[in-house]
Amino acid sequence: MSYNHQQYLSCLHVGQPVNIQRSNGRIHQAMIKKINHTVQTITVEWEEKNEGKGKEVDLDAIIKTNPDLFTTITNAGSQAGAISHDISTDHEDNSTTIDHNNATHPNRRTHKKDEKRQSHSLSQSRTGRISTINEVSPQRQQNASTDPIKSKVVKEIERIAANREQRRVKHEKHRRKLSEVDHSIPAWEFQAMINEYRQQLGMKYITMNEQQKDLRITVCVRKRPITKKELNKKDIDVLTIPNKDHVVIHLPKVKLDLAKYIDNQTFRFDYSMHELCDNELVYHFTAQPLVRSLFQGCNPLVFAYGQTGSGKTYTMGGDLSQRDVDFSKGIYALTANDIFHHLNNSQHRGQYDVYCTFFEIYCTKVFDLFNDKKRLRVLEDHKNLVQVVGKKEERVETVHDVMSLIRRGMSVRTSGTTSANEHSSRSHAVFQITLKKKNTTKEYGKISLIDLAGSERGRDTQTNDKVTLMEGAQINKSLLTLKECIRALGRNAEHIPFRGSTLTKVLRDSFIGEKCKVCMIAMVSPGSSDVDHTLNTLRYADRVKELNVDELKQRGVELHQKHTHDDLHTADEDDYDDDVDEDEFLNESSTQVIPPSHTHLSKPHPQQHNLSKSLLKSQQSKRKFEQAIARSHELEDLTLESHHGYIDEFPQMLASHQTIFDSSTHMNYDREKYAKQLIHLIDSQQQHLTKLRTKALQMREAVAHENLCAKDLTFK
Ligand SMILES: Nc1ncnc2c1ncn2[C@@H]1O[C@H](COP(=O)(O)OP(=O)(O)OP(=O)(O)O)[C@@H](O)[C@H]1O
Repeated sequence: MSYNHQQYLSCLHVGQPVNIQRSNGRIHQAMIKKINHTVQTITVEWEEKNEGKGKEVDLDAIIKTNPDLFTTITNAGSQAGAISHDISTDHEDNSTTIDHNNATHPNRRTHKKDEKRQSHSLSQSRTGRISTINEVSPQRQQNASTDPIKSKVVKEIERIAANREQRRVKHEKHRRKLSEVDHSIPAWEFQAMINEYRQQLGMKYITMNEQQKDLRITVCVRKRPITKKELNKKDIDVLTIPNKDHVVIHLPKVKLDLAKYIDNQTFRFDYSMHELCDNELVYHFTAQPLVRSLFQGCNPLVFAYGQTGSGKTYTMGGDLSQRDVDFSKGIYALTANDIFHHLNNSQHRGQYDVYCTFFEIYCTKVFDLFNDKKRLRVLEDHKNLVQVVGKKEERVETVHDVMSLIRRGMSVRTSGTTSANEHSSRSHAVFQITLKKKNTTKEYGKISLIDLAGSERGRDTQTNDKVTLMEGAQINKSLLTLKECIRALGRNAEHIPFRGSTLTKVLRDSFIGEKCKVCMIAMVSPGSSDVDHTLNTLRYADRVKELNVDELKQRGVELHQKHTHDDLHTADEDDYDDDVDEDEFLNESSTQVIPPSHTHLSKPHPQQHNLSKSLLKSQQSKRKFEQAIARSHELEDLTLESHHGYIDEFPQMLASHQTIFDSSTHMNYDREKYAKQLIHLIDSQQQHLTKLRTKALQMREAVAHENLCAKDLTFK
């Protein structure tokens, strides 16, 4: 049996104001948007803080908060028995008792049911779990979600509520996981110390509600989740992102008396993203503010920096780990999406054409990813404008076009290699989206999105492979020059050292001009086996941006806090070395972190000893080798450029020869003039060839010297 809902529903109509009760008990007015007869719910909408809100409310609750609307039915009293029965059988909780004394009043019948629901809501809200719209029974919610004519607002609110709940569950699970200690892992004591440290912190993660900052140089750090592989290796998570702009790295250390401790080093950046942040959130605070400057005719630059496997490609390109690779959530696609969104605004509509280019820089060479890795030349013209000559520009009209291009470029990038990371970690990938005023060839603005080579490659001086050493030296050089260019930009320096590497040469336009904006996303891996690289990344990120006085003051406070915070910290107070010179990448790790796997040793770690003589000698020969390859690459570039110039001019020269020769075919041709012209042409050709020859000779010598230096390397 059921009481006659329809009778009650017939007392209501769309547009009618009704009272509704919120989960916090507040009663306010709302407007009926829809009456759902099948599920006996009412969809209501109201305005709150200038925002349209809505929810679906059970008929019972409406009856309860609006008794005056139903007086005609309740006065009749004829349905009372039926209603009472309905409540007793419908109720999920068998222990609920029905107050038969109140059976004649439907509002009283529903009262207990509602009261129970409310108390449930309140108990949930105490743990921060409930959203105000979850006040309709799950069954009814399900029916409502299949209702085709349901209000968009309600659907949207339901979607947001579902996402919020999902996030809550995820965070809760994550928080619990963080506090667990697995005693089977060798570093469990460190893990316990880190957990204890975390528990003392009031975590307050970044959300979309945070204000976007309008900065010239933005530095954001993103922590990726610890992987199964790292967990299998018994790695522990040594990174904590306590809030929107701090990062704490926990360095596991052992004192001379073998007591274990963690050295917590705190860094502050413009943004810090914890491991559960998705690419959209990262995009929102990094590239998105820069897209606006593109429409002001600027050349913004966004780059992902970090060691191999820290998540650079995941952030820039999207999740490539699935079979159906999803490029739509990478910064490349999200940026394109926003650009097309801006182009649809009345302000910009029909004004620009959009083009994409995609190339990679390996050592000093540039290869076109839209043209089967054809080698490209980087030239600087008489106006000091740097051009990547011959790069293929693809015109795009939709985000879908952009994603197809990303797919194409990415597959060319990794073709012929055994794994995606094997190749991507050694080259910088540069994806550019250019705006040109409609039907012109002149660039209006260009955003460069860069997935850099693995930063640890620049530090790999232990290898005994000549090619790896050469790659490392070039990566090292380009990353250091990049940092210096950004710092110079931050200082408004007159001289920007962009000629120091091919990477910075091709990005020259992004460092010139007052409106230039740069954003660095520093990726960090949380595993303890990567702690050295992670610390280096944090230090690099820290130095990219020169701090102004206010920030320095703030930093002073930060550092002070850090040292008072960690009183265990006695051995290495000074190892936060602020004055690292250009050699920082070439040296062995400057940290004195002892990996957990070494913590059982009673001897100090070898890194704590001074470099032995032989090690110093080996460092010197490595330095010589690196200088030699830099020189040989420079000469190679000059020779190739000159050779290319000669080939370019060849048809013209051939035509001149033909013209001179043709003049001799006339019966009375001027023999003296002929000879003079021919000699002049040969002279100019010879001059060109002599220059080219000199360059080729220098290049040959430089390559020979490089090989000699390679032989001198004394490997461990
Ligand atoms: N935020 C993240 N959430 C989930 N998985 C991630 C995240 N970041 C990275 N990963 C996963 O970690 C692995 C390594 O990431 P990725 O390939 O992006 O690293 P990388 O820094 O680009 O390395 P390389 O320098 O070799 O190109 C991938 O399997 C990727 O799916």
